Amino acid sequence: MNRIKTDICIIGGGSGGLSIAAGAVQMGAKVVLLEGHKMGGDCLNYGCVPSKALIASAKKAYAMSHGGELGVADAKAKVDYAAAKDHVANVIATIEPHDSVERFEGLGVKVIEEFGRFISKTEVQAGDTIIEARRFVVSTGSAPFVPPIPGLENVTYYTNENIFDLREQPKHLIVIGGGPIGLEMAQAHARLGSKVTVIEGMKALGKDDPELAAIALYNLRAEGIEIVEEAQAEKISGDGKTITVHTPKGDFSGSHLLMAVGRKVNIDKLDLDKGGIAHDRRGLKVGPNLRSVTNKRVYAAGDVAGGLQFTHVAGYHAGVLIRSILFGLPSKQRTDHIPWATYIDPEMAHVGLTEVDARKKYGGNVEVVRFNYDGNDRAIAERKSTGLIKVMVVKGRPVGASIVGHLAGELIGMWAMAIANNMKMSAIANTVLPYPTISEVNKRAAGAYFSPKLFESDRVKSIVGFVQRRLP
Ligand SMILES: Cc1cc2nc3c(=O)[nH]c(=O)nc-3n(C[C@H](O)[C@H](O)[C@H](O)COP(=O)(O)OP(=O)(O)OC[C@H]3O[C@@H](n4cnc5c(N)ncnc54)[C@H](O)[C@@H]3O)c2cc1C
Ligand SMILES: NC(=O)c1ccc[n+]([C@@H]2O[C@H](COP(=O)([O-])OP(=O)(O)OC[C@H]3O[C@@H](n4cnc5c(N)ncnc54)[C@H](O)[C@@H]3O)[C@@H](O)[C@H]2O)c1
Repeated sequence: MNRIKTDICIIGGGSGGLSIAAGAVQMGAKVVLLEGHKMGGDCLNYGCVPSKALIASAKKAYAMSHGGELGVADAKAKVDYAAAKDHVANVIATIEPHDSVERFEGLGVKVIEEFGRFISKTEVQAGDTIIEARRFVVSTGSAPFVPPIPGLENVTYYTNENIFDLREQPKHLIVIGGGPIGLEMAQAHARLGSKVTVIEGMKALGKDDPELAAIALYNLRAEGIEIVEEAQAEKISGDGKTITVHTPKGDFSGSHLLMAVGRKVNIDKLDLDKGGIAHDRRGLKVGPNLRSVTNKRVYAAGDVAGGLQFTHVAGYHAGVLIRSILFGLPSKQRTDHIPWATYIDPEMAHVGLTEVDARKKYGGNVEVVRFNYDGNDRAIAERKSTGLIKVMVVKGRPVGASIVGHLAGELIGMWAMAIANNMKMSAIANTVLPYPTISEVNKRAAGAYFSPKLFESDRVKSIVGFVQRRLP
């Protein structure tokens, strides 16, 4: 058995672990990184990257067959599903070197390609190496949760871990789960030519603002995607060719099945109890400083830290931990300024409080301002005028923003910046944006906050009247 002593041992080489490893080693810490499967984790191999690459193929196919309204004759896109998957693999391969063992070894990180497990409060074993570290970071991510639905074990089903390897185009894809994974994959497949049915036990896009979700779902349905809500999958049967999902709303049959009903954290291999590390089904039990509540040497980052599960959150955790582990400075995570986006078309994006939560928290002190995309000239020119932004404002400062519409994932950045830096609505309203851009939607929402105060105010009118009467 080999023994290594190090400053920091990071368990899991995905979005969170790699960001911490790269930062810590370049600032002078001795770092050991354990990765038992693929460097880059879920995001690179089975998540964000392949899903956005497949969505890009689907968008191209859709645009080709929907040029008519812009005076470009519709052409039926000839989709080669396997070639689209080649594109996905190529995109992963292009990004892969950035996350590779070679790059990290080059930076000075000791990478061990084994799963790690705690053998004591101060030691982790990975293969035939025992690592003793001053600090451990657990960043082991999450995996698809596959519920024990009777009959599921007798049919072939896909998850995000193998759908991107499928090369035969599904004739009819049944997706169980109407969250971001389910709907992004549903629309991508529908646009590439598969018939798609989404079966959702409660409300699709249930974590988003219901008014905005309704707009997104209307559009998905208008594209021909069947979305059945309040239809919990209770039983699954199959005859080798057809798979049938039985729900209280009826039976739905297709050729392929994708399970997208949520995530479970990767903690089974860690032997957390041997490390004296408290945990529950959401991950490690940590305080706002991301430190284990029971073993002070141990921190969590990313999906396994029990909060929002996004790559940019894992990256944000890395920054919080570097401040605390490397410099010994107090460092706490915030969650009120974390945005997210769902890359269906039109996109959905959100940051801060939803309208419902803002009203609950601030009651009558919250103002909700709205602006429709059909008032944005660029959106009209591009025929992308379906969309809505809502901004929740308290005492002149935004506390939340929700957007459905073209480029919502890009537009939310301005509100994320405003909330992160406690900026006022006037900062957005005072910003001059190039015309015509979709980002003017943000400025118009800020304008909607000030308009009634300027245009419907008797006081403003009387001041203007007074000044005008006296001007030469
Ligand atoms: C289909 C899909 C699409 C997504 N799209 C987006 C998106 O568009 N935007 C976004 O922000 N997020 C997206 N996400 C979420 C994002 O992928 C995750 O939030 C992110 O990868 C979490 O990073 P992490 O570091 O916590 O875990 P991961 O990136 O999953 O890394 C964990 C790593 O730990 C390794 N590991 C596990 N156990 C051990 C062990 N005991 N020892 C050693 N190594 C171990 C694993 O092999 C893995 O490589 C998507 C997820 C999915 C599934
Ligand atoms: N664009 C992005 O940033 C992005 C994209 C994909 C995934 N992600 C991350 O991955 C996480 C997981 O995504 P997800 O879509 O798997 O999970 P989710 O929890 O958001 O959605 C799963 C859905 O499945 C439904 N469901 C559960 N059991 C069911 C059953 N038996 N029958 C029918 N429906 C059932 C739930 O009601 C829920 O609406 C997201 O929360 C997000 O953190 C992010």
